[in-house]
Amino acid sequence: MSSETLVAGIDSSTQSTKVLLVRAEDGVVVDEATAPHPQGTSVDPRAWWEALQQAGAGLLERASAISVGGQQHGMVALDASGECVRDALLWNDLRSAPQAASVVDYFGGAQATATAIGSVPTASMTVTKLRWMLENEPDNAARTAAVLLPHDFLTWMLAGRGEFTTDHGDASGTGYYSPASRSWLPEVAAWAVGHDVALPRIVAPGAVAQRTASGTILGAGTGDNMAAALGLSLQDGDVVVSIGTSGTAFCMATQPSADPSGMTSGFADATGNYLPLACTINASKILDSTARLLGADRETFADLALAAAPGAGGLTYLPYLDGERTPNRPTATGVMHGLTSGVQREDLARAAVEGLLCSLADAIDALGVTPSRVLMIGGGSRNRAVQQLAPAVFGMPVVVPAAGEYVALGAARQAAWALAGTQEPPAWSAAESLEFTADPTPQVRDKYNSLRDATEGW
Ligand SMILES: Nc1ncnc2c1ncn2[C@@H]1O[C@H](COP(=O)(O)OP(=O)(O)O)[C@@H](O)[C@H]1O
Ligand SMILES: O=C(CO)[C@@H](O)[C@H](O)COP(=O)(O)O
Repeated sequence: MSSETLVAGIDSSTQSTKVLLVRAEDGVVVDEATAPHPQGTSVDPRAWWEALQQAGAGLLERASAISVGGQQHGMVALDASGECVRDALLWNDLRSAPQAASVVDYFGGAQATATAIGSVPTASMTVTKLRWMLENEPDNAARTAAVLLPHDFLTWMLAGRGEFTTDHGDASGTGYYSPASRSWLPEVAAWAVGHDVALPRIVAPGAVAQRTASGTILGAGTGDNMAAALGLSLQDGDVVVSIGTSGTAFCMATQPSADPSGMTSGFADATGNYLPLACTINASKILDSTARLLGADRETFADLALAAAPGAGGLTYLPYLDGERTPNRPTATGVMHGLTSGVQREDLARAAVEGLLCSLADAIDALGVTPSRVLMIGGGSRNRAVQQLAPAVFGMPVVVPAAGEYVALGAARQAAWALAGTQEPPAWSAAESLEFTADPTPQVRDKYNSLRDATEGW
């Protein structure tokens, strides 16, 4: 492979499309672009294709191979002619919470569900959305001939509406895939949507999925968290915390998991291993919305949070703003406790950062592993207050890799892998990183945990 060989990695996430053009040999980024997505939890998939064309213009043509990492779980329902039956319902659309309970009944309880599909579904998973459509929009369900995930849809479009393909990682977030047997459960998809539907062919890790009209190789693509794991060259003992639209904590595992509590999802990864993951619905929006209330820009908000003492003047913020998934409280709203006349705006900023970090500490704990390293990525990890307070709340040092698009980088690494045709992904050097340490503040988590437990069932 010559040093000029370039590959492209795409992150089609909730808020935007990011495209990286990367040297296949060593993973050095040579060019990048981004384009925004529409807001909301129900989105026309063609908007993602338009954003990809906009961000990819001038980049994708220079790539010898392309892979797409995408937001997980979104329901892309196509009719027999390949047109979208309705807008895609995204991972953070919680209208299908009642149908999540029906899925557990279908399998005969939480343990049986986790054993069958690796997870006890919340409203995020695709299967619950299909069932919601059957119960609420039967005509759309009847017209649905194929169901794709967001990244499958984009791979299919890049292939000139070619074959439907996916990978094990993203398939494992549908609720009609078995991580233990590494295969679809088509009867579950049929139960959910009311009839048999076409599901994409699952491409082996690192294999070529399809080609574009001009012959460019398309890798299988994967879910955004699986792509981030590839982009970070995740090692045994690493726990990744991502603060984007979603908050996630995940680690690598060699065996599938099946957590009957529903706190973690037993996903597959993009390399043939597994990726147990806990995901929160409310992450960077906790910072953005509090900064907006304070009339502060991001830098000022970080200064305010860092100027307050641990414990935020007695203010504890449970940040389940728009419903929550970990823990499963789909109708929850945020709760502020300990408000006195002495609370300052600095305390409010601090409480928001501590609340975000406590919810992520719960996600780390749910994995049930003792991390040897915590790596923090995603847009929210660029906030100085988050960087400095995370080791205090997590009670351990936190490594922040140099600012970068690790989902898109992981997708690029998968593309380079498909291009090379090797057994293993190419070995790219790890990014430069900064380590943050701080005195632990367990009292902050204690107060948060009390508020979380006291508000269960609200
Ligand atoms: N310096 C920063 N400080 C705080 N938040 C930031 C900063 N830069 C970006 N963000 C936040 O990151 C979020 C986007 O993160 P990203 O990981 O790209 O999300 P997604 O992949 O879900 O689209 C935005 O909501 C924005 O608020
Ligand atoms: O639902 C999950 C993971 O199970 C989310 O992590 C989505 O995959 C969306 O990711 P971002 O857009 O926040 O990166």
